[in-house]
Amino acid sequence: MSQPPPPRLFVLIPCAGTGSRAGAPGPKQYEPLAGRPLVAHTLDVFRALGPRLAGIALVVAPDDQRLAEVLPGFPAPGEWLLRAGGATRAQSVAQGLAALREEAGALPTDWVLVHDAARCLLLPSQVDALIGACVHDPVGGLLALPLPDTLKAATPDGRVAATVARADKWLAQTPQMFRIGLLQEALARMGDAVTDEASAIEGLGLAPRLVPGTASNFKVTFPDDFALAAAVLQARHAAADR
Ligand SMILES: Nc1ccn([C@@H]2O[C@H](COP(=O)(O)OP(=O)(O)OP(=O)(O)O)[C@@H](O)[C@H]2O)c(=O)n1
Ligand SMILES: C[C@](O)(CO)[C@H](O)COP(=O)(O)O
Repeated sequence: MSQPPPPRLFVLIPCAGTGSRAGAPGPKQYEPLAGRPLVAHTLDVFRALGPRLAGIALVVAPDDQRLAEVLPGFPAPGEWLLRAGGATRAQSVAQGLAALREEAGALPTDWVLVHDAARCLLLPSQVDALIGACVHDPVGGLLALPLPDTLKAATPDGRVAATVARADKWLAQTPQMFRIGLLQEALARMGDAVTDEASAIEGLGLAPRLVPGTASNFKVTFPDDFALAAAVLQARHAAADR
């Protein structure tokens, strides 16, 4: 009797946002950063992991023209451009997963690492840590950062209502790694109410594993974040050249 194939690892990068908080002339993922489009840095991280990954997919808006301009080499073999983006991140991921199954032949038992295009400072070693921690986990998990600062709850008029205990609080990052079939089921059930994959999985009554990340894996969200991200990339390149 033939064995089923071992689960594979796919990467799905939602890249269909408008970047409304970033104040850039166009979608933030295509803005230049340290000489290259932001999303090119994100893609580099996963390309560096080589054949450990079964494939890398970028989810863009159906009418996206910019990706082809800024990333002319994409998709290379083992990569997919999925024109499946939706009105929310959750829709882009759900529709991207359906397209990944259809176009790349991904199976429900395969793993997917969902990673924001806008988190361009992720390191391959952090992806390795996430995979190592989750590949034998019954649920899956995510990179996250234990809260480093004192946490305040606010009143509607902008005053402190309370100081909140922070020992059990983490900031969710990406990648977030789950079995494709489980994540599809979770997103179908939770719809647009969720802002990350882990929340959808939690909606099934499951508890994703928290894998410690670093503050450098921040999401480029606000105007100042471009300069900060560029400085980190330049410092890394300078250290690599030494
Ligand atoms: N409809 C959407 C919304 C977001 N994203 C992607 O999800 C990631 C994280 O989302 P966020 O930082 O919120 O990006 P935007 O939605 O583009 O930003 P904003 O909320 O400021 O408009 C980004 O890589 C973004 O491109 C997506 O694929 N589809
Ligand atoms: C998925 C995420 O990066 C986890 O922190 C984040 O929730 C996505 O950004 P958004 O602003 O919530 O869309």
